[in-house]
Amino acid sequence: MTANDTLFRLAQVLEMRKQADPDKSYVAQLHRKGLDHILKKLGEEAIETVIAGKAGDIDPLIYETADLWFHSLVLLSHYNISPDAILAELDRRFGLSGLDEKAQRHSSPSSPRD
Ligand SMILES: N=c1c2ncn([C@@H]3O[C@H](COP(=O)(O)OP(=O)(O)OP(=O)(O)O)[C@@H](O)[C@H]3O)c2ncn1[C@@H]1O[C@H](COP(=O)(O)O)[C@@H](O)[C@H]1O
Repeated sequence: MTANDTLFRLAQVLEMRKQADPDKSYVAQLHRKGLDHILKKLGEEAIETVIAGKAGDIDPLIYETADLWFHSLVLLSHYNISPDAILAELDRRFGLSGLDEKAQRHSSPSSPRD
């Protein structure tokens, strides 16, 4: 199974969980608690990933990054954004150096990354 397959399978489950019983689904609980709670969890997972990255322990870093990706997908799902949109944006950037992209951004009108 490719990374794309996994993301899409998970995104399909997340979509279905929007209608699920919060007593039986963690994802449904997140949606019931609302956007601010989803954002809080995402922030926590980002911090835990940073801590694992600093410690340099590989297994915790993998575990926390999975939590971070998962909660990112829940946020995208909240806004009905498919992982397709993110993968398309990464594909668009593929082969474009971050330094070249930054130089283009500073010589053109405002962009989302300003
Ligand atoms: N990939 C995940 C996944 N990764 C992490 N988590 C949950 O995310 C939470 C992470 O929060 P924390 O680390 O803060 O743990 P916690 O202390 O228990 O959480 P809080 O009490 O602070 O809310 C845990 O409850 C994990 O179980 C996930 N929950 C669900 N999934 C996927 O989503 C699907 C749907 O899940 P349900 O909606 O629960 O059926 C599952 O089949 C999985 O494929």
